[in-house]
Amino acid sequence: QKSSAGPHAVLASGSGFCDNMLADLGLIGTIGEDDEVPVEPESDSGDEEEEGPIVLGRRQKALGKNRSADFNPDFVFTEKEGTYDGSWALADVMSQLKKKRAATTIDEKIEKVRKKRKTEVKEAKSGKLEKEKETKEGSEPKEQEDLQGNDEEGSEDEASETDYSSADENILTKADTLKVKDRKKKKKGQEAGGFFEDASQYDENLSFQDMNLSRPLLKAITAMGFKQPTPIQKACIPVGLLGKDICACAATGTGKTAAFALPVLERLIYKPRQAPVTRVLVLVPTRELGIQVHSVTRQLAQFCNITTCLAVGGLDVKSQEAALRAAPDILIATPGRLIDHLHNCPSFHLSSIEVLILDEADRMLDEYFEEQMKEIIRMCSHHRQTIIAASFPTTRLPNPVRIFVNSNTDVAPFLRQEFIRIRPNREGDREAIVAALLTRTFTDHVMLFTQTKKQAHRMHILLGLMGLQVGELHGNLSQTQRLEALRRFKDEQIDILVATDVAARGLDIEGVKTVINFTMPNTIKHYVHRVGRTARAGRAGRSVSLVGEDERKMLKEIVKAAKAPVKARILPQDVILKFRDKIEKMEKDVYAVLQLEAEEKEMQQSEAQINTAKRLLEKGKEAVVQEPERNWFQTKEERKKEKIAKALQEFDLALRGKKKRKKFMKDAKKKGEMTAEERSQFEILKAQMFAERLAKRNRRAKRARAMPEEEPVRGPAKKQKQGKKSVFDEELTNTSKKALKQYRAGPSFEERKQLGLPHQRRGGNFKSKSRYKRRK
Ligand SMILES: Nc1ncnc2c1ncn2[C@@H]1O[C@H](COP(=O)(O)OP(=O)(O)OP(=O)(O)O)[C@@H](O)[C@H]1O
Repeated sequence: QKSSAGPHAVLASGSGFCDNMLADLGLIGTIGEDDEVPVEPESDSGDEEEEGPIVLGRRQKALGKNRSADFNPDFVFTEKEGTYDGSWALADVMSQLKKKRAATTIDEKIEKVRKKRKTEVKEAKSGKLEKEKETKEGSEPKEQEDLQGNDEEGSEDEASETDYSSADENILTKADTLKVKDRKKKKKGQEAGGFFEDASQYDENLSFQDMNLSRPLLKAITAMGFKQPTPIQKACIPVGLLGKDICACAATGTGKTAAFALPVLERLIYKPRQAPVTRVLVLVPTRELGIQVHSVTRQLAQFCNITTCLAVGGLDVKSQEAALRAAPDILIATPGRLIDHLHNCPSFHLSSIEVLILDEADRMLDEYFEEQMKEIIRMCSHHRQTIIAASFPTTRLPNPVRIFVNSNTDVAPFLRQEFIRIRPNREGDREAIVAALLTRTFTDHVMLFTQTKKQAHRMHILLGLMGLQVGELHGNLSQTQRLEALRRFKDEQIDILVATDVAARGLDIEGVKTVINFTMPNTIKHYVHRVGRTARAGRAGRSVSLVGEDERKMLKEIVKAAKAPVKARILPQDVILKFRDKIEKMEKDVYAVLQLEAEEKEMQQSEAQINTAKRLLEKGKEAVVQEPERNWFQTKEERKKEKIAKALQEFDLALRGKKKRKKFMKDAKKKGEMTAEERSQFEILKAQMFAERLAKRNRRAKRARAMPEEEPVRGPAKKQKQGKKSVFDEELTNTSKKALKQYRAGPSFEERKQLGLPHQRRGGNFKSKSRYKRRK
């Protein structure tokens, strides 16, 4: 794929100066380890979710002073001095969470195991010393010296065994090697573009002031530190103001949120509401993204009289209902929770929605949300503006104004992409490599992506035992735990956030310097989203992805699409071995932490059972308050069916996949515990299965639409629809043995006669009873 990078392969973002240094070392186009990677913001995992509301006061306090520079690098999108502070108004959101908490956190458990281990080693050491003392008493002075020497060595070993964070100098300082994957030299005159590169469809000189935005919005823009609109904003805001349907597509971190929010806010200011109704609906795929979009909208609306509400899963339903009854102007929601409210909150409906916005639209319109989106779109007013924002083009609107600022697979402009090759027989090295990267090179502001929740959890424990400050974010956690992990990462209380793809989309966490991929994600799209958590808002960032033999195809495509040189990082073999060894020694402690977790869970469960039983005994059945059952647009049966159908599809694919997969799954299950190799292979397998499912789905006709597929049928038409299937349908859908036989045989004698065909059939199967007759 040498030709792959094409003429763009030169938009290197400031790596040139390192090249000289590395050339001195005899390496090709390498970059130095100490390369500064500027800071940026963020927040989302192989899972998805939804959420609950917060109606916010009008007129939020202004942000701090204006910040300078064209594209203010210091901009943080949470207020520092306003009525709500940082973390996407996390405080507000977290107040809606149930107070239930795990008795101890995973970090406390990790610490407990670490301490226990330290004490054990200390005790063993003192026991050993005493023994040696006894031996020394009877020995010669020279021997004593020797023993002392040995003893020192011994304690060093023990120390490193106990304190996994310690590593000898050599291991910490020995540099990795970096090679440019794409050997194409940077062409003269083709400098790295700015944050605004590649945007061709807009007026370059357009400023926020030129856009006819109202004063309160301009004031908020200034307060937020935005000096100049980004390309997608320049292109999108004027069209949005015209009320047209838009399909906006731009690279990650380029300001899509404000691009769709500003024209909408302007519309609400310009055309005040006549009645208390909700006029704008923003749909997002994950809870955390909802919180973020809500926070940005609040900031943009801080000087005007517009109310917003957040209705995402995981947060308190009751307070959301109360907020919805107040008919906020803008509702930001995840599909599941929205449908829940639509079916269970009588006064709430979508018939007054004037603007429907789908953020991360490619995700919102994919199979996962298919049924839910259909249901929502069905309930929305037909006369509305629809805006879809995505990092990838999606064409599900009849006649949208298409605004594609970046092409399909564009990563953020200032992203440096690196890859680490995993040789076929070295799959088991992945954990060691990641541990080495995180201990030696990328020590803070790092997001580590894994394919499965299980692996994310394991990495948290492993890295935590090594003494690193780690958090995890995925769908197996409670909402409190998820938001807490995000808050800690944002507040720099933890250096590394291990996450699944739930954190891959849209989240804007300030300062993420590095994204590490434990394995390559499902598809290039997922890759672009994951690495898009860094290098945001015009800042630089780095991604390091581990690529095994089975993942090289995707790597080739990435290199082909890359506009800046892609580098191959090589870790010294002894470093990898050292970390592998370390991890092997830690296995029993990982197990101990998992045991503690399991025990605690069991305890909690039995406690809950005992409490229920107690209440029942004391006060009778009424004491156990049953939550009223909530309605859903599908019956329980339908929901179950849908889930089973999807699971079967997955199962089918897994089976159809190579035999070795089947065997692999079986073996892994049998053994209970997987080896490092198997764990890595399992991660890859998961991604492959997803990609296969996706390919299969893509072959099918697209069904989810941003517009209703058909107008609801009323009156007699409805009756007709419910009636018998047409003969034509029946023929196409009847797959019984008998029917197939008939189709193969072709038209009957009678049918031929009717159709005016020659009477003789080829192959001549003359059966007396025609299909036509039988049907009658
Ligand atoms: N005009 C601007 N000037 C300066 N900073 C901006 C501007 N517009 C947006 N930003 C900042 O850029 C960052 C990225 O914005 P945003 O989250 O909207 O990107 P996005 O395109 O939606 O990314 P993703 O595709 O990952 O969801 C945010 O921190 C935002 O505050």
